[in-house]
Amino acid sequence: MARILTITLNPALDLSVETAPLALGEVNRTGHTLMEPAGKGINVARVLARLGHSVTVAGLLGDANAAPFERLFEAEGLQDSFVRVPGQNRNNIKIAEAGGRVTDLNGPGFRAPEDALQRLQLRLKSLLPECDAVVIGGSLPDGFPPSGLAILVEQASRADKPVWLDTSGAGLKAGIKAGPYAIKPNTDELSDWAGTPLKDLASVAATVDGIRAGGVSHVVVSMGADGVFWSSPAGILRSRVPPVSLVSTVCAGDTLLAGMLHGVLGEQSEDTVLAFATALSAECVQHIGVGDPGAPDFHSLLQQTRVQPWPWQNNTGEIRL
Ligand SMILES: Nc1ncnc2c1ncn2[C@@H]1O[C@H](COP(=O)(O)OP(=O)(O)O)[C@@H](O)[C@H]1O
Ligand SMILES: O=P(O)(O)OC[C@H]1O[C@](O)(COP(=O)(O)O)[C@@H](O)[C@@H]1O
Repeated sequence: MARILTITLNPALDLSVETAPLALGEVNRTGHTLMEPAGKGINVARVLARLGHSVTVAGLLGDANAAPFERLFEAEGLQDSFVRVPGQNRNNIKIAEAGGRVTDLNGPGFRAPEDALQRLQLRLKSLLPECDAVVIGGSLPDGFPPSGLAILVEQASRADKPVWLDTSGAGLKAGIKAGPYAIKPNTDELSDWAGTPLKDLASVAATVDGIRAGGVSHVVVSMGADGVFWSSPAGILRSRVPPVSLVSTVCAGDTLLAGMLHGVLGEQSEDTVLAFATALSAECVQHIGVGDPGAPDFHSLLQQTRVQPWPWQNNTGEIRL
């Protein structure tokens, strides 16, 4: 069991809605709906706790609607070390239509106060000695500059803690420059970072090479139904997901990151790490919410998950990209 600190700078209440294909501009009747406290670091924390780790959640939490978050932390055994700030945590709406299309409506949330970074740095000073790894996940609230994120990455790295970063846009640009240990962009986020659409694995690989040359040890690219591309000091692996009945892809990236961190900290073989994390993320898309390692079909999903070195050479010597 490891001690992990996750940081969420812009938490959200996710309202997930399952519905038949939407008729825009009409009255639609929904199926199952669920409102849950979320945000990338919090979701990762939930999965890691279910995997048996001791997890502290930190970041910025709006004080006007903190109660549902506090109840979740209590229920899931997460140590609450969030810095309280004035204002409301945002509401994010996730519409999962039958057929698998998911539409995210992510709100802006509170405005970070001017002393937010300073208060976080102080909080990290006491939390960092007590953890084995740090996850920083999600977007930045208004008023919190990308340079502030870079400062947090540097603070944790200076304390010799591996930082796993999952963010997007300007935050990802600044964060990568600060030299985290690992990043987990999806293909769109990586394309945005590269400034060009990455349409095949060869261009993903070339972009990832550039990032790793800049000092990031692990780059995990999540590619939706196309699986995962993982470049690390041990080489490059690519996984393929098992067949699943798709409900919602929300939280799949967070579940994947948690699974990867679990395996890497456990010093399992690279194949085992990637198969486990991929299968757990595939489990996640079968329902609303984070992936469940205790799901009855998890073992079967794991058995059907494929991991290969990339590029892959078949027994006739033919190279497949
Ligand atoms: N349609 C799908 N079928 C099976 N697995 C999926 C599907 N979509 C996503 N996954 C799994 O979840 C992982 C993360 O999903 P992805 O959409 O790439 O990330 P993010 O949620 O960060 O955008 C994928 O790499 C894959 O392993
Ligand atoms: O901070 P961002 O980038 O707006 O993302 C927040 C959203 O991402 C989620 O953490 C889900 O992320 P993933 O689908 O990438 O796993 C939601 O719970 C949350 O609403």
